[in-house]
Amino acid sequence: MAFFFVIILLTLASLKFVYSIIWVPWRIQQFFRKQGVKGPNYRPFYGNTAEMIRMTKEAQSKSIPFNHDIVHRVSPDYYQWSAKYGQTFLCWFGAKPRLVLVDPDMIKEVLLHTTDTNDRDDFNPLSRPLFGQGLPGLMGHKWAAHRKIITPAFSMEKVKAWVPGMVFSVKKMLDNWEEQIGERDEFEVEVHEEFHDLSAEILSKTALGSNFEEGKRIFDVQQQQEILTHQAMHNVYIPGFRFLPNKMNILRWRLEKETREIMRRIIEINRRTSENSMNFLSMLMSGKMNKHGPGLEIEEVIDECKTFFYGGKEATANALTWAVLLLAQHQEWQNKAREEVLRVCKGNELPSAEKLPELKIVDMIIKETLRLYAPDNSISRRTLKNVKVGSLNIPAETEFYIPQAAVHHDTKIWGLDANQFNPARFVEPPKQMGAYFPFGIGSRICIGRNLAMVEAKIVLAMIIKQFSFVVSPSYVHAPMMLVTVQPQYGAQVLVRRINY
Ligand code: HEM
Repeated sequence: MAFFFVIILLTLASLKFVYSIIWVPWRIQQFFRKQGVKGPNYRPFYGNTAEMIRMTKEAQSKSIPFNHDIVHRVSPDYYQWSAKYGQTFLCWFGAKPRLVLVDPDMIKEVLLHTTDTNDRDDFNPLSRPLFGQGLPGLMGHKWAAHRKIITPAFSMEKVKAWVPGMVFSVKKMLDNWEEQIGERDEFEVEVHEEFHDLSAEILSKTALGSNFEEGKRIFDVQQQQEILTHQAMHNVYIPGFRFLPNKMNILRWRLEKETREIMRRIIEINRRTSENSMNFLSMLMSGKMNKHGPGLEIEEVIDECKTFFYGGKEATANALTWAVLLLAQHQEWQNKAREEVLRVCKGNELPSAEKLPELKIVDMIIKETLRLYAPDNSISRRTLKNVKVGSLNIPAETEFYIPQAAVHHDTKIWGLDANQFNPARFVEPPKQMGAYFPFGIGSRICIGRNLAMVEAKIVLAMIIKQFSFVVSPSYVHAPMMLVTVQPQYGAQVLVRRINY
């Protein structure tokens, strides 16, 4: 009798497996094909992940000439499949259908309906330690409640109050460059690493009101978590896998425990020392800006801080890295920007919150950098119900995958010079909403965008005023997607002091 029962159970489990791993994906594939959407064939269980990993490895195996035609390197799967199947196509991440969209109108439609017909896709549980359960990983009511509480902390008014602290940190970095250059004419700076340290210091100050040393260990730990997260994001997650005590998971648990302990200590110090402070942590803890109910629990504050540490540092530091490389390559724009900075900040004057709106050329340079090298590279959503986007019917539980790099480099949108660095295209704001979105669009738009733009302007303005720079002969162009778009072999520039 028991044997018979086991046989029935096994048969039912096999049928369920065949149904969800073979029948449902096959039906969905047919459904899209009938609507004219093609793509690589679904392969049971892993979908097309093996091909994606192979293409990424291949792309990253060789450097490229220093131009900005980078889609084939940072989004190799999009590059190869769109050439074969058309710009809108369907591929498979495990048994999950992934509809790739690059049409600006469709993108706008999807992103403006976030939280209504679609939402962010669930993170692979193995990547949660990096993003925590902060805003990017939250959904529904919980996300809305957190977003409401946190949004005022990033208002332009609050960010402006952090400007003197930012200026102080940049000055410290530049004094160090001065010291290193000594009597020499020029010296080589690896700006990628410099800007990661600088952004980390700025975030430590603005977020925690603490000095860099206190927060430094968190950034070191997050750097290790970034590599583990990248591996996790490119592989299909097997349910329950995160509980297996294998080498990687043990490392994940240890790093997670360490981050939370450091954060708890920092929160405790902050609570004792800066009760009335304007720093981000104090604002979250006191619930000062929260008129909508109780503030966040301590574990929730830790999760949000982890997100800000990682998201805030990573994207801004990478954007600054590409901006400096682009200006090192394009001396005419470096000179134009310098003329502007000298006009706005005369003599020894340092940038202030009031002066920032006058830095229009610097602003255009940052926007063009974020077009060519959008740090996030892609935005994902998951349909919550059956929806229609453009002329396509899309079933619930489909992933929308929006490759920013592909849209930002599309010659149909930006013209034949789409791969050229030309900040002048941002004299006027872009007219087409779904064509330019380095910070996203709609309700999930980047909460830290004011901070990022202000920080980037201050850093660039201060560097340009004090130093001129060219690309170092040791620089190798190899933009790579590792959670964000970054230079695979660092970003070396030769820096010269300007004597006025
Ligand atoms: C140049 C710098 C930055 C870029 C390009 C950038 C880009 C983005 C993008 C594309 C999104 C996703 C939007 C979506 O899914 O639709 C996002 C979300 C987010 N960003 Fe940023 N970001 C930057 C800097 C920052 C900074 C400085 C912080 C905080 C200190 C931050 C915190 C966040 C958070 C918390 C979210 C999630 C928002 C939510 O889901 O409600 N980012 N960012």
